[in-house]
Amino acid sequence: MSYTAAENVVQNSTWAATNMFYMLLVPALVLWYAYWRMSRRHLYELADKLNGPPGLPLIGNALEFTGGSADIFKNVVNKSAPFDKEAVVRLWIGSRLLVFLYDPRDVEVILSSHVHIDKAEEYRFFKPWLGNGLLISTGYFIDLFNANSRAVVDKLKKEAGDFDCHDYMSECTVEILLETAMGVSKSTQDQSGFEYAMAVMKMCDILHLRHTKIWMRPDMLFNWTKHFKNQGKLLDIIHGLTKKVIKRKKEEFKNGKVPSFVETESKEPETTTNTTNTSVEGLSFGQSAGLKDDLDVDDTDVGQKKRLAFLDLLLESSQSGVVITDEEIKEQVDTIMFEGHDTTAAGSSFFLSMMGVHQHIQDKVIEELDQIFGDSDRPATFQDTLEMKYLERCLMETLRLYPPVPIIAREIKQDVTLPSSGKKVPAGTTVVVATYKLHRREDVYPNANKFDPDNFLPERSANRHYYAFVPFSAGPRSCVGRKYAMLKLKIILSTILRSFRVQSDLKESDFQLQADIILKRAEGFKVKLQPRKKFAKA
Ligand code: HEM
Repeated sequence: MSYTAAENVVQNSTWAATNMFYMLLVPALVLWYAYWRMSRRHLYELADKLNGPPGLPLIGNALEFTGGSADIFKNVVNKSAPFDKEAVVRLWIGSRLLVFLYDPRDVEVILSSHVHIDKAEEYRFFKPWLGNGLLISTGYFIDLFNANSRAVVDKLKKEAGDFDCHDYMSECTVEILLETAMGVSKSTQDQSGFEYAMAVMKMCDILHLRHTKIWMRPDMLFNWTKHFKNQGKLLDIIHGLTKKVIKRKKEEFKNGKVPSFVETESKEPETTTNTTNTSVEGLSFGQSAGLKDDLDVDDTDVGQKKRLAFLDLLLESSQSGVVITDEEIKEQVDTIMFEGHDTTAAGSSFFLSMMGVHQHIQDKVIEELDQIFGDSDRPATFQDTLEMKYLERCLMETLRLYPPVPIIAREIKQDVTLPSSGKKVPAGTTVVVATYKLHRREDVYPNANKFDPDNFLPERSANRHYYAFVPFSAGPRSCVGRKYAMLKLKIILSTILRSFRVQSDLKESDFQLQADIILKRAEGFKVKLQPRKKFAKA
């Protein structure tokens, strides 16, 4: 056989093999697809019984998530409107089934459950950042809240016109966390707090992109984008700070400097029983509204006792035999630094925005603060915070209309029957508790889009379904920082309003909302500050 003939035989057999490969591949793929569809038959059957906007083959409703963050938010809220009566909306993102719930009865089934406690698959994008961190416990530190609130007031004095108050709130909450949760004293902090806060904000943009853009979801594709490189740089800043904090604390431990119990209140404890107008409910996260929650037990010392900073507690545990690795400590620290700062920064910025827009409501808050503090410039005590009843109602109303965490997602492993309709949500679904929509239900809050702090008068709260107001989630995986957050917010916001009056050129209807994990104003939290008379004299 000639050389060319031999080559031809080789070529022919390669061609035949390739052909055979494709002839087998196609039926194999068809079979695999049929099997995959069959194995998901139950999911499709139940999903078909739920209502939702129509989608396209293969990509489902993924096109609803195109455009910028503010467009996506508006689009999702508008597109869900036709289903508001049932308050159950089905969406497909590719092959992933998402079911949004916003009937309090259905929300209760999910959030109160000890079974559906797994966070949704979408949370995996947090993994390179937070690992598997989950907060265990934390203390309350009134003196540090006061000192940091005064520091932010000093910084705010230089703002003459319109400015974005969120930057200040972010920096302040990071610094408070460094001191209270990590036990890093002010004198040893440097500029990294602000840098950290900004990096977190940009990191949330990337996570939001991955949640909403279907092609960004697989790591294989994401790792080729510029966002992956950017994520690496941001994580260097974020982890740089947490690693530095842990290293410094460990050295202190080695040198015998800790455990450093943080002095939280120099005065003798004032228990709730020796006050005239507070009760045990006063210790709930919504004390003046009479809201009770599962953190209410055994906590009569809130804000009073000497506590170990969270990180000191972890390090001390690791030294006294509790098995916790360095990596786990880092993950816990990263988690609390994120969960503890961005949420309160958004909550306080929305509150200041509300004060700017609703001047007559701000008048009442200021009147209450003047009654509590008179002309005095003294720091706020825990007892003062219990008397800030109207301010607290405004804060709750802010968290109702603008919940910093606008959705909560759970991966459900078993079918769930919805009490509202008797319909079933199939196992394998990502159930999304749509807090933003739940909090704006007309049947629960009359005139639901109106900012009305009286929604949290005790008599109104008493008759409301407990799961109709869940800014901190509820049940076994709810926010462990809620009391810390409420106390911190009351002290920061009261300190600011004792010094300034807030104004706003924009109305609430002008706000462009976006939900990059945390709810924000896309145009920035623009407000103006006017020094109050008392402050101008000082
Ligand atoms: C206004 C302020 C805050 C709001 C609105 C808020 C809201 C929430 C919500 C809704 C969740 C549940 C999230 C989910 O299941 O996906 C949560 C969880 C959590 N929060 Fe907060 N939070 C706030 C402040 C804080 C603070 C100050 C800390 C810590 C100091 C904190 C620590 C945590 C932690 C560690 C979790 C995770 C719990 C778990 O995974 O089981 N939060 N928060």
